[in-house]
Amino acid sequence: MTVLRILHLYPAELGINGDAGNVLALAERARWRGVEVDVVTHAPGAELPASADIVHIGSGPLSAQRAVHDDVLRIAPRLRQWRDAGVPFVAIAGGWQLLGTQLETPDGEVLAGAAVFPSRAALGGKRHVGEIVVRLADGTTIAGFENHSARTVLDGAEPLGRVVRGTGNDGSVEGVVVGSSIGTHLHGPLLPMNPVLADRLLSAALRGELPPVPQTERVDRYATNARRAIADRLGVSL
Ligand SMILES: NC(=O)CC[C@H](N)C(=O)O
Repeated sequence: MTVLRILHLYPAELGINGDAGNVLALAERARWRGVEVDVVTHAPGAELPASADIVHIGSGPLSAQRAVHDDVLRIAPRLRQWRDAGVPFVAIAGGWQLLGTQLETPDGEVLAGAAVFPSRAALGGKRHVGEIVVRLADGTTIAGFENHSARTVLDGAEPLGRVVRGTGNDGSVEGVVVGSSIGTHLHGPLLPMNPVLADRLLSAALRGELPPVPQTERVDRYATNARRAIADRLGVSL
């Protein structure tokens, strides 16, 4: 690959929680490693690019989810093809719900999802708003902010991690991992605050480890301090 193409789905509709910062983090961290980056946005009704190396979708309220829902179903076969070819996805909250298999609204209406992730979400009941700390299977601890009313069920997939503080999918686990792809409720935004995940996605897309460089070391110190501040407020250690 000569240019890393990051596809940002529906940035105008989905991104109320600062999730565009995820795309910035991916792009800058790749550029700092000498990789040329092309960020392509997709809006409802537009043609998708011929290829993508990473796909990002952000979060939003049900009204925004409804605004892009038809288009999500239209592009779903291409998204699944990319997933099957190993393209990493990073899908946040409402965007993740649209890329799951189904989304039930608080009125009981069931919206089909793009089925990129084997997950189902039901909205309604209590809204979960607050900081969250999650421990990944390898012991890495990530932190962020959740703002959703979903209960989320995984159909045979692994969660991203276990909830240390917060709610996540169901009070016990948070997110989903399928190959190199991640679905999660975490804002922060996720990737500037948890650069380990940004570099995992980039390594999968670029098919190689990415060593730290001075620029990543500098911003990673800020990220560590931000995660520590959350952990301190929640009374847990990182
Ligand atoms: N943060 C979000 O994207 C919210 C998604 C969805 N509207 C919910 O409440 O669960």
